[in-house]
Amino acid sequence: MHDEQPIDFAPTLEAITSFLPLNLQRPNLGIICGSGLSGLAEDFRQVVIVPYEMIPGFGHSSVPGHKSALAFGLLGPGEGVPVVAMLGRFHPYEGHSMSTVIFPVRVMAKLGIKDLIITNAAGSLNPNIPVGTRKSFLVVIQDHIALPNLTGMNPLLGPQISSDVPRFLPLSNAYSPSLRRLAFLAAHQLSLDRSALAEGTYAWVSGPTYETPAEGRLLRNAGADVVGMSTIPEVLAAREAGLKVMVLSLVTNFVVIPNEYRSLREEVEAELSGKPIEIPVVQTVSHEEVLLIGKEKATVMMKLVEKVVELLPVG
Ligand SMILES: O=P(O)(O)O[C@@H]1C[C@H](O)[C@@H](CO)O1
Ligand SMILES: Nc1nc2[nH]cnc2c(=O)[nH]1
Repeated sequence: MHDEQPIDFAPTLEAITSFLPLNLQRPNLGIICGSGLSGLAEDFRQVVIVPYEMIPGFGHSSVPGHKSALAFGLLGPGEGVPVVAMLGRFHPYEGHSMSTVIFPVRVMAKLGIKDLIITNAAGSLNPNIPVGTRKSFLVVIQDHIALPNLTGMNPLLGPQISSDVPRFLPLSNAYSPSLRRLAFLAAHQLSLDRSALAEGTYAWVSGPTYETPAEGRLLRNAGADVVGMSTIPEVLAAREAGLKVMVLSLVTNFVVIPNEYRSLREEVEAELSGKPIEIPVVQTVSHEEVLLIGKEKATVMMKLVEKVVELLPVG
């Protein structure tokens, strides 16, 4: 599961830079586009697309809604800030090893990024954080609960990639307060409704199954606001490399968390007594729904990210 050899980044960095003009070779900022969110790179200027298949060490993103390429370009006013975006990520549930999942973040760090904005599609566990079709749909992540990390599947298990990185990475301040502040400032400057942007805790699960109601309750009771199948490996790799991280979740669906199960015994007994009970329709989530909401709301996410870039301190 984890590479034992020291990682040789040189072939990857050489392959990538061979596609790029000089002014795009040292991006300041990385963006990871979650499910249905690759449109975040649409406003890049001087854009150069480098397909993952041309990059040694990169996998292929097999999930619908994830393209498989890096986009380089300039974003923001004036000359613009050089940025690199992952149009599609790798998830462990696709069969990628953890080292493949986090490799692109390590590469972006080697390319010189200082800040990383990670986006994802997530399910809401919190009744106060409604789905994207209503007012509030974006969540600035302030903390996480990573069940895989707590159960022996931490993405950083294995030999240290170099003696420069911490063996024991602290995560008490993993989500940059300065970047999170910028998200709220950006929302204000864009005149977004106050309820459009919430703050919350992301629960990472491996997927590919969505949660059972009992799992939803467990995560909610543990203090999570949203749940998803990505992001945390990238956060760990970014923090290991000393990057500042901001995570934005687009809430695409509710995780169904009934407090009570309907009693099938009562239903059967009512039926037998000739007074059938009305059976409620059980909601289910699908990736198509996730992509649909992503499509509808990607523009707002894009505008917010662009405004944050505009507000980033220079240098
Ligand atoms: O890559 P992200 O986290 O945006 O994608 C979410 C989680 C699963 O990959 C998928 C489930 O619908 O969407
Ligand atoms: N685990 C999980 N991931 C998601 N990604 C988008 N929605 C969901 C969800 O409800 N659960």
